[in-house]
Amino acid sequence: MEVIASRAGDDLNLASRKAQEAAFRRFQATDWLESIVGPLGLPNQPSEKQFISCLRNGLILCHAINEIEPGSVPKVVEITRFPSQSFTWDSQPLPAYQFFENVRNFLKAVEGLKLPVFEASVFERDNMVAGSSAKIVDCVLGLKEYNDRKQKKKGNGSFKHDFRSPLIMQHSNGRDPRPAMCLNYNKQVDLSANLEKQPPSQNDTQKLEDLIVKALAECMIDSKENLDGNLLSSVRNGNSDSLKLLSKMISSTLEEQLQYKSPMLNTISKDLSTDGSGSVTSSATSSSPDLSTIENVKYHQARDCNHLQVVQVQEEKLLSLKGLLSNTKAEFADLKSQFRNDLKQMESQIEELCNAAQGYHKVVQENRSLYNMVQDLKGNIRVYCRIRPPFRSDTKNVIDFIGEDGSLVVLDPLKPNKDGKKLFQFNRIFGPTATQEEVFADTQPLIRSVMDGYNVCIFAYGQTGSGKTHTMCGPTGASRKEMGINYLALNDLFDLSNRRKDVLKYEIFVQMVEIYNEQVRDLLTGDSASTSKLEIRSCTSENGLSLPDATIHSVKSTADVLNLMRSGQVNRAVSSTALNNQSSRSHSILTVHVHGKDVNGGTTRSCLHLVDLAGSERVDKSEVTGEGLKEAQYINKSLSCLGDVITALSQKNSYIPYRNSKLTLLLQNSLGGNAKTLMFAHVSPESDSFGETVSTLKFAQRASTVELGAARLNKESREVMDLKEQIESLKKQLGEKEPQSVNKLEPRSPLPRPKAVSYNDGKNSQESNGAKFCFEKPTSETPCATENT
Ligand SMILES: Nc1ncnc2c1ncn2[C@@H]1O[C@H](COP(=O)(O)OP(=O)(O)OP(=O)(O)O)[C@@H](O)[C@H]1O
Repeated sequence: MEVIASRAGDDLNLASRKAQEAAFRRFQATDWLESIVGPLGLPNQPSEKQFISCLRNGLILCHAINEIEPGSVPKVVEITRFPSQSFTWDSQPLPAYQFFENVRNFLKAVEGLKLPVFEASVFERDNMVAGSSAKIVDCVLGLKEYNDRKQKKKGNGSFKHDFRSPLIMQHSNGRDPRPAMCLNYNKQVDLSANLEKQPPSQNDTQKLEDLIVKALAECMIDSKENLDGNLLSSVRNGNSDSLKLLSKMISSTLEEQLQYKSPMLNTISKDLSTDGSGSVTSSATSSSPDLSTIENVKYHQARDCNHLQVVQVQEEKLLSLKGLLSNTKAEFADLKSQFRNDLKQMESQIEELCNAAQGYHKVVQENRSLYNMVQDLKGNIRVYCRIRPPFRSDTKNVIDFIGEDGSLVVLDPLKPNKDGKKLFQFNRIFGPTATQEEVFADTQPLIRSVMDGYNVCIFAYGQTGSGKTHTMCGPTGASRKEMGINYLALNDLFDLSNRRKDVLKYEIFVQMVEIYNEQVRDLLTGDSASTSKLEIRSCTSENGLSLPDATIHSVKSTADVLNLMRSGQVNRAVSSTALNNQSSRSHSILTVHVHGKDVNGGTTRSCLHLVDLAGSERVDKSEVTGEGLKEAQYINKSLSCLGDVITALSQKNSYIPYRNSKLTLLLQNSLGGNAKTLMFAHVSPESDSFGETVSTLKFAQRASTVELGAARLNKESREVMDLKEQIESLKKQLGEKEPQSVNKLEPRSPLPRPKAVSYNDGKNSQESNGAKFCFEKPTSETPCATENT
C-alpha cells in the first residue's frame, strides 16, 4: 500500500510540474502578444480557458502576425470597437463563420512562415479540454521567436523553435528554478509591499479595480461563458444597476464556487452585498490583503487546472491498467490451456506407468516360473513359506515385508531399526490372508507330475502351532472349501485320472502312517497291535514300498480318501499343549501310490508323500511334562536329524545321515533321491515367536539350496518291458541248464548298467543277504533306488 501511495504521490508531482510548465509558457505567450498588439484584457496569468477564449475570434492572432510580417493576413474581419478600446479577450464574440475566417487566414500565414500550426477546431468550445491551448501557445511562441530572430538579424531567419522546458531553461540560465507559480507569488508579495509603502495612485486604483472585476468575471466565465461586455463596462463606469446585476450574478456564481470552498470569493461576495452603494474601487483599494486573496483565487484555479490534469493522468493510468488486466486475462487463459495440456500429458504418463507396472507384474510372474523351471532342472527342493494369521490383533507383527518375488523381510521386535531386519528368499510366500485354494493352486502342477510318473514329496515344517496341519489337512471339522492339500491333491489326482481314462488306466493306493516317539505306526489299520513298530525299507521291497508292512488301501474316489483320512486323523497322536490345543505329537505321512498303464502296455509307478511334521517346540514354552516332554524330545530330535540331512545335502557332503532318525530314513528317497520335493515352511507372525520364526526361515533357506538333481521319470515303455521279460525268461532258462555260467550272460538293457549294492540294514535277513540293482549313483547313504526306477 505504501508503495502504491508513494507512486501516486510521484505521479501527482509530475503532473503538477507539467501543468506548471504549460502555464508558464501560456503566460509567456500572453505577455508577448500584449507586447505586439497591446493589452488583451487578460489577467497576468490567464487560465487556459481565458487564453483560448481571448484568441478565439482570430483578431489578435491576425493583428500580431501582421505586426511581424505586414500583410500576412491581407483581410482581417474586424469587430466594431472604440478607437481607445484594446483587443480585450471578453469582446463580443464574432459569428462563428467570421472568426473561423480570421483563424484560417492566420494559420495559412503561419504555415507560410513555416512555423508550428494548430487545428482551428481547438477554438470550438466543445473541443476544449485540458491541454488544448498547448499547440496555440507553441504557435504563438514560434511567432515570438521568429520575430526575435528577425529583429536580431534584420533578415528572414528560418524558424528554429526551442521546445525545451521553460523550467530547464530557467535553470540553465542560472535563474530561480522554482515553478512559475512560486515566482508569481513573489511578485504578488512585492506588489502588496508597494501598496503598503505608498498610497495608491489613480492609475493603481484603476488597475486594482480592473483586477477585481476581471477576477470575478473570470469566475463567472468558468461557469457562465459570454458575460456581457457592456455590463462590465457599465460596472466600470460606476453604474449602480449594473453593479447590482453583476452582484446578483456573482452571488449565484459564488454559490457554485463555494462548493469548491473558495473563501476568497466568499469574502468578495460579502463585500459587494453589504456595500451595494460603495464603489468597487474603494473596496478594492482599501486594503492590500484583498489583492493577495485575488492572487490566491488564481492560484486555486491553477491548482484546479492541475487537478484536471491529474485526473487525466489517472484516466490514462486506468486505461493502461485495463490494458494490463486484459493482458493478464490473456496470460491466464494461456496458462489454463497450458495446464490442460500438462494434465493431459500427466494422464498419458500415468497410463504409461500403469502399463509399465502391469508389464512389471508379468515379468515377475515369468521370472518366477523361469526360476521354478531352473530349480526343477537343477532338482532343488522348492520352498514355499506360509504365514499364519496372528491369533490376537493387538500383538506385534514381525513380518515386515512380503514380496511378490518370494522375498520376505522379518523385523526383530527387540531391534526395531534397520539392523533388526532380516531378508529371506523363497519360491513363494503366502501371507496370512492366503486361502487353501491359492496355496493348492501353486502346488497343483507338482502334484500332477505324480500322474506322469514322478515321485513327489511335500512336507510341512515349522514351529508348533504355526499352521502345518492347517495347510496339509485343514482345520478340524473343515468344510470342503477349507480342506488342506492332502484332500485337494487326491481330489485332483482322481480328476486327472478321469480325464485321462481313455489313454491311461490309473490305480491309486493310499498308506497313512505316523512316526511317534521314533516308532512308525500304521494309522489305517483297525488292529491297534499292528500300529506299532513298522519297519522302513530304505531299499523298497518287491512291491515297491518302503513300508511294505503298512496297510495299503485302494481308493476309487475322493469320498474313499476322505473316509480314510478321517480315520487316520482319529488314530493320530494329538494332545493339547500350551501353544496348540490340537498339537500333533507325531509326524504323519500320507503316501499315495499311483500305478498307471497306457493303452500300449507302458507303465508308470510313482508315489506322493504328504508329510505333516510335528512342530518343533521349546519345551519351556509348550510347558509339557512327563509323557509330553518325552514326545517333545523325540520330535525335536527327529527334526534336528532332518536339519542335519538338509545341511549335509546342501553342502554336498559325501555322507548324508539318513539313518539317524526314522523320519529321514523314510524320506530318504524324497530328500536325496530323484523325487520332486516341496517344503512348506510355516511361521507364526507374533513377536514372541520371533526366535523360532527366524530358525524356521533359516532352515527353509538352507533346504532351498539342496540340489537333488533332475527328477527321474518312473516310466517303462512296452518295448522295455518286453526286453525285461525276455531277460527274465532267459535267466530262468540259463539257470536251469548251466547255473554256474549265469555270470557270463549280461542282460541287454537300454538303461544304464546297474551296480550291485549290498543292502546292509541287517534287519531284513532276506534282503541283507542279497544284492539289489540300483541305477542311481549311490551316496554312502543311498544304497539303492526303488524298484520302479
Ligand atoms: N492359514 C491359517 N488360517 C487360519 N487359521 C490357521 C492358519 N494356520 C493355522 N491356523 C490355525 O492355527 C491353529 C494352529 O494350527 P495347526 O494346528 O495347523 O498348527 P501346527 O503347526 O500343525 O501345530 P502343531 O505342530 O502343534 O501340530 C489352528 O487352530 C489352525 O486352525
